[in-house]
Amino acid sequence: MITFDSVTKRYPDGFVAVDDLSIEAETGRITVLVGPSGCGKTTTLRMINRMIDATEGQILLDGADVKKIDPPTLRRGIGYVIQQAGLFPHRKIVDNVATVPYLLGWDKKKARDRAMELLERVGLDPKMAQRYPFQLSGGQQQRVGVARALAADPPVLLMDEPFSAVDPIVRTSLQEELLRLQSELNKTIVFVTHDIDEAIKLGDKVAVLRVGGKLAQFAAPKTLLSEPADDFVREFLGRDRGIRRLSFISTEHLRLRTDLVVSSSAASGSAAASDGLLMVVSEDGRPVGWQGSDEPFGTYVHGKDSLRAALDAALLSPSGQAVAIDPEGKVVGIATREALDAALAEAADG
Ligand SMILES: Nc1ncnc2c1ncn2[C@@H]1O[C@H](COP(=O)(O)OP(=O)(O)OP(=O)(O)O)[C@@H](O)[C@H]1O
Repeated sequence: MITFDSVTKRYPDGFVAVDDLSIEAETGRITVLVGPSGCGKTTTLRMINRMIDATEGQILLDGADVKKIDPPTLRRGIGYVIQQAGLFPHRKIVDNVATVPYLLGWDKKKARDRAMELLERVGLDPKMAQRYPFQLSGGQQQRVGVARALAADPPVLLMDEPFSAVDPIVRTSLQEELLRLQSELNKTIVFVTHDIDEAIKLGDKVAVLRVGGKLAQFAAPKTLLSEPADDFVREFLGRDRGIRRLSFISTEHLRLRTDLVVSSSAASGSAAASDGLLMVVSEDGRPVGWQGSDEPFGTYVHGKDSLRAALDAALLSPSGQAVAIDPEGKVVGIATREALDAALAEAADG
């Protein structure tokens, strides 16, 4: 756990970049710092590994004051990933990743084996290992940056706008990769971004900072969206706050109709229901299409996907019905407009 206890950073010219900040970054979780340019995100992050020292207050790493730990020792347990990866241009990828193990005195083979294992972990082709950074795309370089930060298996990872220099598609895949990695590794991650969508997607908890380095709100994404603390947070979250909130509502309680599902062998004989289209399923239970219609249909995984996904599936079907499937892709029922309506009304209530 990383604890900020009334931390203030005043730069030598008197400028206060972080003002009386108290937050906790839980062990094994992703804590995101988000806010407009100049609000003190990078300063906050760098005070953790003492690239910048706090002026007032304390930062505790599992209860120990970081000011009492000498920086090289402190940084051994803290991986650091920055924008545009910051790789050494004249070192091969494998040696870039093995940087910290080399510094720690590991033998060359062990360090390189570790590097190869990590390259695979972050989704890079082992063939890339012998290349130089300029021979990789921005997204690939970013993956190498993550691999390098993980090389000595530090419990803490600091990430400063790591994905902001790549295009939106690569960015989405890097975000997903990070979530997948985190589900295996459970690092304590502090992640800086100015992008609220990225913060909502990645953060277990999100700290919204305003210019002047003041904390505006510190909450789980779901709470930020449903209960923004003030107008600044509301505005920062943007217009489609309501729609995005649906991402956090489960489809578990969505009422399904199984009488609207027919097997392909029985389909020709069954009459269309008066209040909804029938979904024809194959022998093994997979969706085939609406009976007597070649209109498209949308599916969502019942109980796993969010209400937002169910609504999206319904909007893809001209009938306004969403096809609920299980994780194996078998149809478990149909969420009708009425069922979705009821779920939306409930979401709006609370
Ligand atoms: N060495 C310094 N001396 C004086 N002021 C500084 C110094 N370094 C940063 N600042 C100021 O502190 C404020 C916070 O900077 P910081 O880099 O932490 O912001 P940020 O939220 O990470 O911004 P961005 O999103 O633009 O990277 C800024 O107004 C910046 O100009």
